[in-house]
Amino acid sequence: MSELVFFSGTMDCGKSTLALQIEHNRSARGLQGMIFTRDDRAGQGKLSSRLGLVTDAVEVEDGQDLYAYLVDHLSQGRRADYVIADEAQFLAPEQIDQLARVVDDLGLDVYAFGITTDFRSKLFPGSQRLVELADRVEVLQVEALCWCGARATHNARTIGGHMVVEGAQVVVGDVNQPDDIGYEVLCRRHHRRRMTAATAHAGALSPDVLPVETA
Ligand SMILES: Nc1ncnc2c1ncn2[C@@H]1O[C@H](COP(=O)(O)OP(=O)(O)O)[C@@H](O)[C@H]1O
Ligand SMILES: Cc1cn([C@H]2C[C@H](O)[C@@H](COP(=O)(O)O)O2)c(=O)[nH]c1=O
Repeated sequence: MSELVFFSGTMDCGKSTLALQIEHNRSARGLQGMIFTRDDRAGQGKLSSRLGLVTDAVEVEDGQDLYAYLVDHLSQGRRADYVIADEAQFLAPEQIDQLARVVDDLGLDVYAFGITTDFRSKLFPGSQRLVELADRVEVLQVEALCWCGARATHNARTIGGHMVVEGAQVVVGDVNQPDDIGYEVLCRRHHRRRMTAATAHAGALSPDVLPVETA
């Protein structure tokens, strides 16, 4: 029975690496995947992992019908034995519905990879639809860690190391960008307190104000 599986986790927890491993293992057995992505950091039409692996992919456009794309592909006599969709948080809810239809009507497994929530800890619309429709939601096993050592569960957007809570939902970027706009994964406690590695470190270095000693 084919499935729609949503592999989710924070940024930098190995989602794209797993997508590439699934692709590698299936292609090693002669299967052919249809790989979709959108706004990968490596550029248009790429699926890349921080481990250095990259593969070509179909860049999903606004309003593109993914079910129709696959039907068209198959009706030209070309193969697709399964589907991978990376950066699935950037897909529109309708495109997630189309992927579910690929599973149900074309009988293909669809493996979607993405972050669930944005820098304000709000669901991306595409991820929300995946949670609603997926046969399974799998949380990645390799957990990313907050600077405090706890499991990171939230994505913070940072500017110069400081967490920000205003801005567009979609800003393509990376972790470990201390001088620029970037991202940092945090545990919920430190996301709520807006404490990044940089600001926690600055706090530790600043002189205590209390208790006040009187002469
Ligand atoms: N130099 C490295 N050595 C070993 N593992 C690394 C290295 N750099 C990155 N990684 C691994 O790659 C993961 C990020 O993989 P990636 O697939 O790019 O993440 P995601 O798609 O979830 O953002 C890190 O959590 C870490 O486990
Ligand atoms: C939290 C958050 C992230 N993004 C962007 C930043 C990256 O380009 C991707 C996530 O990629 P990864 O492979 O999972 O590291 O999403 C965003 O646009 N908005 C956000 O709030």
